[in-house]
Amino acid sequence: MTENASSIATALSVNLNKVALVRNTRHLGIPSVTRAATLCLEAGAQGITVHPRPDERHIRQQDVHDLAELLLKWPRVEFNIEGNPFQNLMAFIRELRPNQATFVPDSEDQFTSDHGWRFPQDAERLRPLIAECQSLGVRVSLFMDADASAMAAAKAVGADRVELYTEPYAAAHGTPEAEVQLKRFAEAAQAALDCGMGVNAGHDLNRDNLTPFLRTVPQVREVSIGHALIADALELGYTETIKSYLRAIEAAGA
Ligand SMILES: CC(=O)[C@@H](O)[C@H](O)COP(=O)(O)O
Ligand SMILES: NCC(=O)COP(=O)(O)O
Repeated sequence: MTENASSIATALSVNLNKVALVRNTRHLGIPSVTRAATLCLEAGAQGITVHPRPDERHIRQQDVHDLAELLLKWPRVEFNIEGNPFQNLMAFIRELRPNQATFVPDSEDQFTSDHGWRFPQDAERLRPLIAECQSLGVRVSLFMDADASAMAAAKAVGADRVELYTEPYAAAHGTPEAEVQLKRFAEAAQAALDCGMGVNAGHDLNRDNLTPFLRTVPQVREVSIGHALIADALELGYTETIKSYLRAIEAAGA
């Protein structure tokens, strides 16, 4: 892993949702999710992320099991399973015990993830499921909007980390608003760190917006990137794409 400006290693976790999305449009089994994972890991990615939504629009139950089996051969690689713990996520966690569970408050028919957890509304129902994951040896990351004032509540329910929902920053990248967003994300990350939690980040990150984000937002331990990275891989191939994202992470530490 490469150190960013905050002298902490930032892991690249590749979200394979969109490989599965293309695969699902024919009954041919290609593009292969496990082959994509293998090529990304061989190129240096440090993690694999999937978001097995209840409607199986992309990642299916079998994909999650196939990846769990594949990653037995990659003991240093982290497996991050995302989802709503009040829908289908906990069954995967109980059976497969991935390195990390990322709790995301999506409804079943949601187009894509677009917001984080709300406190205090969500606190009491989250607390026991966070504790259960941790009792199984699974780290818990809560998908959160970049709101510094919400970080103490995330810590209070037991979260190990927060994943900052980065779409608002990504949408502002390249505009005068970007600096405002970066300040907001840096403050939210620092608030999480001050509470003793780790900081992850994801959603709409790409090769262009990743370096300025990591230069400004302190101690990001993991970026999970899927949509833009897989789009890049359609043009460049998995190997060159992963290397370009690792270079973007390294440039933040320059
Ligand atoms: C939680 C998040 O922001 C993404 O990881 C999510 O997995 C995107 O889901 P789709 O790939 O279904 O848009
Ligand atoms: N948690 C974010 C993720 O896994 C991938 O999000 P995106 O890069 O597909 O937007």
